[in-house]
Amino acid sequence: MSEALEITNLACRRGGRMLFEGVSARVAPGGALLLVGPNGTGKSSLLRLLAGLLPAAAGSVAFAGRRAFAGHEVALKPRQSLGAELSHWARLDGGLARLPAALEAMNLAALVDVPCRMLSSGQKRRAAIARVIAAGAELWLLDEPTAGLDTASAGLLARAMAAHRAAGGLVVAAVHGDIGLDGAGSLRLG
Ligand SMILES: Nc1ncnc2c1ncn2[C@@H]1O[C@H](COP(=O)(O)OP(=O)(O)OP(=O)(O)O)[C@@H](O)[C@H]1O
Repeated sequence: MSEALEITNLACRRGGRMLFEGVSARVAPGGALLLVGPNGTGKSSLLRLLAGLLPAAAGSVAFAGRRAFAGHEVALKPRQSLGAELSHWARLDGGLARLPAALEAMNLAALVDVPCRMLSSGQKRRAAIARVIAAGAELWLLDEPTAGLDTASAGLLARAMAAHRAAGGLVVAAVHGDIGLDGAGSLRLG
């Protein structure tokens, strides 16, 4: 069972500008939080802060479990096959045993021998989600995870997030529309 995520009075400064201040939220185990707001208001920055990739200007983030982050950029070496790349990341993340199920969940099993440079943008996005699934972290931090996904793939993501939450996992996602996270809270920036 996971612990809750507690965000308290968080502030973020980037490029000398205060993006947001006084942001507080709580996400219980099995819960989800949508970060919404216009472009440039700091949704991606807040995700990076929750992932520990950016320092907070003020406030705190408390979460006892592990975190997995999928940002806009998908780190896949162009010449490597998809299977080799995802195995590399899964090994680093301690999730090699979970990788076959993660590939199935995002319908990637048939693409494992394809060099990453030949993957479409939607296939790369699915690969980034498969990496998150395989990592086995309690908290998923997803930046516009349906960007570039077709309807069927968005459905696979929704199913994966539902299964993760049913097992006590948490999801925080920056979004510009519905991504199929039933009962999620929302935090508006800007
Ligand atoms: N590395 C950086 N250095 C300085 N400023 C940055 C950096 N990255 C982003 N910013 C600025 O921080 C602000 C918030 O960006 P961020 O990507 O967090 O917004 P967002 O709400 O996710 O936007 P979008 O909806 O367009 O994805 C923007 O003004 C952006 O230019």
